[in-house]
Amino acid sequence: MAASSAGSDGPPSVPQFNITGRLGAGTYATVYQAIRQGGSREVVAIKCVSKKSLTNTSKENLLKEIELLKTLNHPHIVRLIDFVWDANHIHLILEYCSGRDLLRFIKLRRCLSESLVRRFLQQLALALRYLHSRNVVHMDLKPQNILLTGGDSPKLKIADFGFAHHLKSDSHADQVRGSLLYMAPEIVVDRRYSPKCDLWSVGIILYECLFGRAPFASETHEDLLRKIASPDPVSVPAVQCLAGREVPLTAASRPPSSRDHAAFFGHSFIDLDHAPSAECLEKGKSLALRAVKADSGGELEEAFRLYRLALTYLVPALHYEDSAQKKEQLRDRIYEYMSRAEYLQSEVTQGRPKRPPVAESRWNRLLELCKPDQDIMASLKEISAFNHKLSLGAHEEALALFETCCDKLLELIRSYNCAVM
Ligand SMILES: Nc1ncnc2c1ncn2[C@@H]1O[C@H](COP(=O)(O)OP(=O)(O)OP(=O)(O)O)[C@@H](O)[C@H]1O
Repeated sequence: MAASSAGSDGPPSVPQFNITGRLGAGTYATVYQAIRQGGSREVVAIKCVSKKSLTNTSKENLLKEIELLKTLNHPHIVRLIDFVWDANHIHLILEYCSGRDLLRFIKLRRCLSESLVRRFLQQLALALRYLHSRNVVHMDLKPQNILLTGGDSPKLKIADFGFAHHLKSDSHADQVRGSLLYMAPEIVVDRRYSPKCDLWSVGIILYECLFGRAPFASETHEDLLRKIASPDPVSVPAVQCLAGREVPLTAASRPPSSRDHAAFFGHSFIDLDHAPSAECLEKGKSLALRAVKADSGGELEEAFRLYRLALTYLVPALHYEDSAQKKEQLRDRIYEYMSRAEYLQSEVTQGRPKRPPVAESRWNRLLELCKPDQDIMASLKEISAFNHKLSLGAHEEALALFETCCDKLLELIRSYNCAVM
């Protein structure tokens, strides 16, 4: 940390950074984009808080945000890189998230596909599990405080820990914090806080992702308060085939005692074990290594089982990789293991040796291998449609199609694993 200098108005002057634009302003801060001077050219967000605008309470909140962010290190939480100050301002130098916030993301799309919601929910759940294990409660989770990285496969990052603080597991704060639309009823009614508050907010955010509006969205403040305080359970539209429908009910259950972290983290829709993450990639790689070893040792049945299992981790791990080159390498590996598993399947299940067909290209070879399975063929055809849309420049549609196909293929791989195990 270091001292900086700034004028009273306009962009600040922060040592080692060039301000390149204004990202926006919140209740007590203005946020700028900046580039680190020198070789790295790292892009950051600088949150500038005027000391004058701080009451004692907000000063305390900001100090908590700084102290807390400094200790947190998680791929789905905005990283605090450093902080500097001058006579008039405190500047938080934060990891830059180029995809803006989740509220804007939802509004632009009206609502999100179930496969995307599942991926976002997995990321939120990973961050929440991390916070929960460190006894940290955010207390102001809302789509505006969830930022996104850029690119075709954006990742969520929880931001704005201005209201968060460490809670002893059974203690309750006595001050109303957070935003009403996403606030747990026990806070509004009894001003009671606990780690269960964040779970409620996640349930409401999930609802908004799936249906395009928060369940208690109201015309007037009174109406909103009435809905929050009502004893009725949150009603989730009974949309057919919506597997994620149950999760808002688990998370946003009215009595805090029935809101259970273990049930939430263990929910089959969230499927945290297969959430795109460093661990998921590592698990997939280590299973694939074991599969190759079993394969070369002639243990075909075991190799088949391990390839299948490895794929259930490697396919979602594709979403975790940021580097295009590593993604491509991983995709090649996945095709390779899929082909080998298909070949072994015929060996294991039919007991007759069969050489994999030779096709002109990798794609043709894959189609050839998948021919006997109508479901896989249907998904692969959709992937061809994805390529077509991509060539027409319909990127959003192409991405949605690709995600759906990956999810379907993953389901199929899982069902094969169940059938084999
Ligand atoms: N790390 C970041 N990367 C990119 N944009 C950011 C970052 N942090 C904040 N922003 C953007 O800057 C703007 C202001 O953020 P800030 O956190 O000060 O306020 P807020 O969360 O919108 O409002 P409030 O603090 O009143 O709840 C928002 O549009 C936000 O998306």
